[in-house]
Amino acid sequence: MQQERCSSSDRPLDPGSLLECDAERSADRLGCAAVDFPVAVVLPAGGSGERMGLATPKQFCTILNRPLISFTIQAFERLSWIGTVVVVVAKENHDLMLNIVQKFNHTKVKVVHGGTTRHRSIFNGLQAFSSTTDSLTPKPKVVIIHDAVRPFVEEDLLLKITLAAKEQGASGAIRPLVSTVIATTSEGYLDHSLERAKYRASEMPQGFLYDIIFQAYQRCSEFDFEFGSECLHLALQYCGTNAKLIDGPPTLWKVTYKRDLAAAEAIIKETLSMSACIIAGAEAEAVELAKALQKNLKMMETDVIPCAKESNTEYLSKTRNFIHISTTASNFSGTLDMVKRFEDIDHARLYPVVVVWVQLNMTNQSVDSQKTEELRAFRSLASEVILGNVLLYGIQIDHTKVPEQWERSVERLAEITVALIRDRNAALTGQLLHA
Ligand SMILES: Nc1ccn([C@@H]2O[C@H](COP(=O)(O)OP(=O)(O)OP(=O)(O)O)[C@@H](O)[C@H]2O)c(=O)n1
Ligand SMILES: O=P(O)(O)OC[C@@H](O)[C@@H](O)[C@@H](O)CO
Repeated sequence: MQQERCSSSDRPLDPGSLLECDAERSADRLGCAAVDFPVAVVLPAGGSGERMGLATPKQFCTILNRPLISFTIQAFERLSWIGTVVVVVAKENHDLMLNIVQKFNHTKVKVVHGGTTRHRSIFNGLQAFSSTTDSLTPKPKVVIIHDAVRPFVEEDLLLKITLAAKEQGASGAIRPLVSTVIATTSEGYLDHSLERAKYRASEMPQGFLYDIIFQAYQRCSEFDFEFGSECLHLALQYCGTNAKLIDGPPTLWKVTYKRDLAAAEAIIKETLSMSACIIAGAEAEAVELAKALQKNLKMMETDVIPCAKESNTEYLSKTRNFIHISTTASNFSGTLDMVKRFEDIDHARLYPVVVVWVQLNMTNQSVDSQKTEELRAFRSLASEVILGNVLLYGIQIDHTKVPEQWERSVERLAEITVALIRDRNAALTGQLLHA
């Protein structure tokens, strides 16, 4: 029974941002042509995440063993028309942030210290840019300000925000209100409600001509610094610059509560599970099973490639899910070779790679009695490669010439495979499940 997939609008429109690897960086087709001026980013990440209710500030909470902030940074770093990404963190998180930069190879990041409020942190971030030409962090023409806890931001929206900021001086993403806004009396009663259709939620990213937003922060009051939450307001109030508002997709939401983190994890897993590559061994039965499995994996975009093409890296940038089919005649050496390749090209640095070894049992006996040593070796390999962020699972399927039995076994194989790919649960690695 196929689980209902979340609607496409609930998921980043461009899964490529989650699938590309450095070697196969997808061409940021839009931005390169349209942006002929320096663009930089400030990511305020200096908060404590009180509403999340966890000891770890939410920007450092992990999804698939990776801090939330790293996903947001990557959404900007992957675009060649974007320059420095200034990340503003609390002083006590400086080293933690540097470790994240190093572990996930974030190449455009400059880390600066935040302040006691979001506005103070943003201003500290803006001050990291220097007007001197020889500075390592040159002043940009346009600066994008984006909460570090909003991991899903698409290239086309960033481009619209950037070009609008260049033309208008300021721009900001908006979303329809979900709840009606009301004003209350001091006694806690309804004073009046706002006509919801006339209002929008102010989201991020926001874009500004650097000089305008820097000047606005230089002019704003202590009250603004202490209690303000809207950069667009500062540009209007202190520089007379009226922001161009741009409708954004539903994925713009800010991770604030635990439910938001769970939703972000679900969307990332859903996006990573959209495709798979099936590698069939040389044997005819393995090729037959690969094609039958592909028919059952209807909810995924799948490629079936022969063993010989394993060295071909073209499929590595398309997916992070690999199903390697071998018969009992051959062991899992082919799977081992593939896993070693992932390590060589650092394919699993940003997202865990799933490898499902499908063992097609052509004998009439249970594999367990025959191949205990091989199963022990498989478990040992799984515990080794998980250190490189590769999740190795095993599924055994017994071959049969009885069509109904074979069809049911292949359906079960597909169901188990989808569950393993979608959940990416480390606890099941090294196990040989049975379809
Ligand atoms: N002094 C602060 C406060 C907030 N932020 C950042 O501003 C963004 C949006 O703020 P918010 O969601 O309010 O984060 P927190 O202040 O951490 O959350 P809470 O209000 O629940 O404590 C976050 O990336 C947060 O890290 C910041 O850089 N400096
Ligand atoms: O108020 P918080 O600090 O929770 O979050 C900041 C948000 O207000 C801000 O990101 C948008 O409203 C756009 O300004």
